[in-house]
Amino acid sequence: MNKGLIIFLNGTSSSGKTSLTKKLQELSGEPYFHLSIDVYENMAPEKHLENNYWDTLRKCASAMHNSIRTFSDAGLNVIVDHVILDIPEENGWLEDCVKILLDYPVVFVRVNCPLHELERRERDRGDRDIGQAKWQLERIHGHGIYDLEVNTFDNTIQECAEQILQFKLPANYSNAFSRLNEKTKEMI
Ligand SMILES: Nc1ncnc2c1ncn2[C@@H]1O[C@H](COP(=O)(O)OP(=O)(O)OP(=O)(O)O)[C@@H](O)[C@H]1O
Repeated sequence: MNKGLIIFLNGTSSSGKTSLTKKLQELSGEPYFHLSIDVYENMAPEKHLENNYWDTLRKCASAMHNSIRTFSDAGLNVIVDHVILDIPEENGWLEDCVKILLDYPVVFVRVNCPLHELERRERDRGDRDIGQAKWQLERIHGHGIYDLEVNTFDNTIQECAEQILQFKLPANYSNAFSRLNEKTKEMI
């Protein structure tokens, strides 16, 4: 069975990942399953999150990373909606994804949006902590290795989704995750 394609979105809160996911699902002729860190986090009992937030979230993230592979192995395409930050609490998350999904067809997408627009969206939504997007933006794309970048301010969600759907992975899976894997090996 062919592995399902994995569109892996990484971006701050309010960058447009969920909107992009819905548009990708609408435009693509193929079904895509949505795996979001928010959904995995919300599977945990509130009490657990309140008492032991990072330990619980790390376990949720680990389960999510393994699920991505499970979906792909079942021949199901996946859109991953994630916020992987360069902070001690999330240490190893990106490496974990790279290790688990190294030989999988992953398109790693950097979802960009300028700070002023993130802050505007954050204010308009009213259901996000003010300042969260700025804090994340300063800690998110440091490694700089992606297959593709989209900008949800310069382009419409429709245009961003089309850019992703038009992207073709090299046949040998020589993708951002394989480059990240090489980088990790060099650092050992
Ligand atoms: N291109 C856009 N132009 C204007 N508003 C947008 C655009 N994309 C998203 N938004 C708005 O910004 C808000 C956040 O979008 P969305 O939920 O897609 O972001 P997200 O990255 O999934 O955020 P979170 O990680 O916090 O769930 C929503 O209110 C959405 O309508």
